[in-house]
Amino acid sequence: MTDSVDDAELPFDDGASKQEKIEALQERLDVLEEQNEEMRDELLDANAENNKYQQKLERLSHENKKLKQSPLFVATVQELNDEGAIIKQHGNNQEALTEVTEEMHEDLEPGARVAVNNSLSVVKRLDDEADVRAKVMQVEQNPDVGYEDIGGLDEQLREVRETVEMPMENPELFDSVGIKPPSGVLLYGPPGTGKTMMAKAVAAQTDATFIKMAGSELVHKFIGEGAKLVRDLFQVARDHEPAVVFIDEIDAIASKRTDSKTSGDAEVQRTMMQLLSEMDGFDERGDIRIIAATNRFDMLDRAILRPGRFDRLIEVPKPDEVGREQIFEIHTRGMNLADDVDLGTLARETDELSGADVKAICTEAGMYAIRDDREEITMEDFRRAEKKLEQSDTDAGEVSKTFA
Ligand SMILES: Nc1ncnc2c1ncn2[C@@H]1O[C@H](COP(=O)(O)OP(=O)(O)OP(=O)(O)O)[C@@H](O)[C@H]1O
Repeated sequence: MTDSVDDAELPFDDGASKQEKIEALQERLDVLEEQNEEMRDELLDANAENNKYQQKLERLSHENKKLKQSPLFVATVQELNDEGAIIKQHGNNQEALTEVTEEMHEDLEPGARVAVNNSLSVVKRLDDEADVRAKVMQVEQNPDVGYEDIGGLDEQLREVRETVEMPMENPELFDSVGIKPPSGVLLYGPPGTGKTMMAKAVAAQTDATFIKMAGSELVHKFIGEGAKLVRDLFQVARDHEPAVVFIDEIDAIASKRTDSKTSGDAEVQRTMMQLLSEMDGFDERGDIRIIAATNRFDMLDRAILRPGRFDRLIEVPKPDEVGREQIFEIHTRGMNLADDVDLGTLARETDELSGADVKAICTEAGMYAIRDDREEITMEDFRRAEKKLEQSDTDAGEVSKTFA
């Protein structure tokens, strides 16, 4: 810190005239005012920076808290009495008497589904079963995706068609040759490369219902119900034959066994066992095909890769330059492009990007044109969109590094 005003040395000698003293003091005042101004600017900048970090911190603390929250278990209320509620946990069928608050008591009735914490206190009432099914299962009668909407995956598409489409459309081919088509097909590769799209396209091509379930939702959101939801999934598929069942993020229910014996792990195991038994009891020539997808092939429990289960593995990599150009063409089909737009150049410049990234660039480029009140999208719009995507990837990387 600088000295206080009282301690500051006077900017003139004792013998100076009054006029000289006034001038010297005025000069000092000007300098101090200028310094004051500069410091105020710096303070404002620092405040703004501080605000930014504060917001980032709050967001991350919130996410952190969410991640740390222990999972809740699902139970059904059997009976309500003056002492509280008798609940039966899903999964292990254990019954317990637990206290409930007065407000909660009013909200409950026998048969209600509730979420309980580790000490079996009722935390909240849950939606009915039918709603849960609707949330974890996405059922689409006619997915609006065709093979022509998928770029750069010709070889993978050929394999998917051979293993999923052919047995559905021409089962007699397999009969006459005397081989069984693969039961399940596993697509593996980085996120956003078109795995879901391929499953939807093959369902659309075969006029099958597309039924999607995400492995992570099964085990993280609805603990105690995983195995039952898998049973439900196959029942829904039977009710909608022909059907393509798509299990996304299968690693969440079929990862290598861990040594820990927590109830969460046991629950995941039960869910996986249910899936395996559904697949084993399956008539391969039935009108239900199963496609699973994962970004974490290395994590998978080999049990699911045994013959008769997911025995056809198809790698879905990030697109190469030719693939990227095709994907740019697909996603710019309906766009009003200016003459200077060169998709080949864009494909060359976007090494390492996934199909989903390419789509994001096209959409963002369109947004730049809209913001500038133009109807045509220019090469410059695409370049800005590319930069923006790169920037958001860097920011995301930095945040995760800082708070790792
Ligand atoms: N090969 C591709 N051709 C055309 N569009 C693609 C391709 N890959 C991805 N996309 C675009 O990205 C979006 C997301 O792709 P999709 O959901 O199929 O990826 P995914 O591999 O299933 O990803 P995730 O592993 O994250 O579930 C698609 O809806 C599509 O618009």
